[in-house]
Amino acid sequence: MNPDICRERENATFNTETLTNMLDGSAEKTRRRREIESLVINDPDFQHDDPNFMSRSERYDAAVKKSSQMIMKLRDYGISDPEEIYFYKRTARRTFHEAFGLHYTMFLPTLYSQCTPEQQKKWLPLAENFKALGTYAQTELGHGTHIRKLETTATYDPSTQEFVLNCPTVSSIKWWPGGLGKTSNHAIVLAQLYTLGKCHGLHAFIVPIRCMKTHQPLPGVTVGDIGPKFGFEEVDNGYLKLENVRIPRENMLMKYAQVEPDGSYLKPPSDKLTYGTMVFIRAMIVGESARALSKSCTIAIRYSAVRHQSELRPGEPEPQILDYQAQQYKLFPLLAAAYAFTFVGQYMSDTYHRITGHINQGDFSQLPELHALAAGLKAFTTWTANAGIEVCRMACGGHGYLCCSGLPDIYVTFTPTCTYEGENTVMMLQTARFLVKCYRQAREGQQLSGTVSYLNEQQRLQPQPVSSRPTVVNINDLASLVEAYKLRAAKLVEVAAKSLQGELQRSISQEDAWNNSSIELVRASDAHCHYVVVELFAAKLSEISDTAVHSVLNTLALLYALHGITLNSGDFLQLSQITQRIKALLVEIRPNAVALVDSFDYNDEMLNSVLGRYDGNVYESMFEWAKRSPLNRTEVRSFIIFNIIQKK
Ligand SMILES: CCCCCCCCCCCCCCCCCCCCC/C=C/C(=O)SCCNC(=O)CCNC(=O)[C@H](O)C(C)(C)COP(=O)(O)OP(=O)(O)OC[C@H]1O[C@@H](n2cnc3c(N)ncnc32)[C@H](O)[C@@H]1OP(=O)(O)O
Ligand SMILES: Cc1cc2nc3c(=O)[nH]c(=O)nc-3n(C[C@H](O)[C@H](O)[C@H](O)COP(=O)(O)OP(=O)(O)OC[C@H]3O[C@@H](n4cnc5c(N)ncnc54)[C@H](O)[C@@H]3O)c2cc1C
Repeated sequence: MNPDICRERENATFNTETLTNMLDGSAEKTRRRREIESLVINDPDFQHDDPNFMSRSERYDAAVKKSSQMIMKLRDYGISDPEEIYFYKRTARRTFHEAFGLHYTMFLPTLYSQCTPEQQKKWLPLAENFKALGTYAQTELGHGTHIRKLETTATYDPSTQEFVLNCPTVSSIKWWPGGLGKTSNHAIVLAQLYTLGKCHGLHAFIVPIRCMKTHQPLPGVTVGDIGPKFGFEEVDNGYLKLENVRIPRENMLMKYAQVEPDGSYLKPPSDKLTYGTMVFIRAMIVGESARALSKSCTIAIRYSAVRHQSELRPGEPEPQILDYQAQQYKLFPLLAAAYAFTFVGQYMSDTYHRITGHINQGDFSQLPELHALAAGLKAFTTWTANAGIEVCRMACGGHGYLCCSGLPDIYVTFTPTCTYEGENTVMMLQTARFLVKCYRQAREGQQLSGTVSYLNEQQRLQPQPVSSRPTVVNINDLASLVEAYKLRAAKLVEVAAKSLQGELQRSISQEDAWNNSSIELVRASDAHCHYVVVELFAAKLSEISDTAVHSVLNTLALLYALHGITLNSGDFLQLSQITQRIKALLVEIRPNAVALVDSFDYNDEMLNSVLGRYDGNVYESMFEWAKRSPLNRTEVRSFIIFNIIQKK
């Protein structure tokens, strides 16, 4: 064990196990999570070749093999709880991405949430037993965001009681779905429903695409892989063209909207229920932001504790790079964000399950808030985490650029979360739509509840507009900081609403007014989400009884809140005081930095990083890893070089 990292752990002011238990929910939950993780880590079937030294095809083949083994093993171990399946897969995913990822994350959840009981009876056994292997095919070459303009059609034929599916143009070819190219034999296809000559908009259909016996594409189906990408090399994101593909009427997902045998159409209670799976994944991605950022911080902070470089004082030994204030300023606010997002991720998951419980009982009143919250927090947390992973990589200097640091893979795997499941700017604009609506309701005297209840206060404080009120903050008091964020959110929502109003007064259309105000609208959503994160971090502190853990998390919460103020300084006051306070907080966090990342409890196998190793023995491991590069298999790799040298 590296002596620097041992000393860091000895100097910590709190018990890492207590904090890990709190993050997991209880000591028992930590025990069970670790037990599941060890099933993968100690399994010889999961000791595979490093994918960095494999070709794309080899990686795909290995991923399919591992994914199939996982299914068998989960069955053998009797693991069926979705959270436990997730722990198992998360551990197995450490060095390869799953071939059946979309089956778990979108195909199955869509069947669970949008099938009638009769449909569930037919499809769930097939899907849960992996006979029907599925994906979620919504995006087309021409449209990803504006899904109302998707062109794939499903036209009902009452004479045979079938839907006929077509992708009539090049731009209507389905493009991107994970696992579509080579792996899936079914797809949930989002298509414009036509019945009795009328279009009823987007609906979801279960479409068999490959024969369940031979795995050959079915008649009318053209399907394949879209080629290499920025990351996710193992995954066969695919294309799909459907030409007169007929499916039975019962293959339309009919929990909400229905087509009767004679072709008559029964409307759903809300036409946005078709979009439910996207809301689910957006809600789950918030927790994924926390995990990607906490992993990156673990690597960068542990490495910064063992890396020595330059001089602080002439003649003295080189310090650990973690002792540089600039290094702390890069990493500790990200560490604080990783904790904040962990709590926000838990909140988002709980909120999703609570509100979908109400939706299942027929109460749709909270759907707009759920959509706005999931869209906004997905965008807010993925943007921060995405930028933060790159900061962590650069904080490791040159070694951070090596694949064996683990950071490049975390980055290329995480960065598409800013695009998929709703491009982030578009998601922020959806949240803004909700905020502006709430602002207007509050102005009309309606009492708002939930995360937007702060907009009620603007009504109470009228006639003085929020934007002219001064922000006075006690920078040592979290409650005061929450108030400052609340006021900033109220101010920026008001600015956005007024911009819209101003544009409309110039008698331009609603749509143009919206486009001309989009900078203010995105800023309003960003401020709202930032407020929600600070508020939830503060609320979490009140649940913590262990004094030492409370104290260290309070320091992190203060740093998160104050650093956010400096990043958005135009919206707040008292800047120089805040900077001084931030410097003091960095010093306070320094002795606990390694213990704080240890508490995330990533073991070496999951972290898969030579720089973030628990024992700190980074250089020996880097050398061992380099020796395994295929380019090192022979001393002279290219005789072209040899010939050039000879000629000279
Ligand atoms: C064996 C047992 C197994 C157990 C299994 C367990 C499984 C556990 C799984 C755990 C998973 C956790 C891990 C997570 C990891 C994540 C990895 C996932 C990999 C994903 C790969 C990627 C997939 C994709 O990308 S799929 C495609 C996604 N596409 C999009 O997101 C498109 C984005 N566009 C849109 O959403 C819309 O078009 C939008 C919102 C931009 C505009 O829609 P519109 O119809 O044009 O609407 P508009 O006129 O603007 O607004 C109308 C109105 O409706 C409101 N609205 C819009 N959307 C919604 C919604 N979704 N819900 C509710 N309301 C909505 C909108 O706000 C407007 O409201 P008003 O203002 O009131 O009019
Ligand atoms: C790795 C990966 C996996 C994916 N997996 C799947 C999958 O399994 N299934 C599936 O169906 N899809 C999948 N997708 C597709 C993904 O959902 C879309 O790429 C995503 O929804 C964004 O749509 P787009 O590509 O059309 O971007 P565009 O909408 O074309 O975005 C381009 C730019 O235009 C801007 N823009 C667009 N509309 C507006 C607006 N209204 N206001 C302001 N700015 C706007 C955006 O902000 C962005 O800057 C995947 C994508 C990736 C990268």
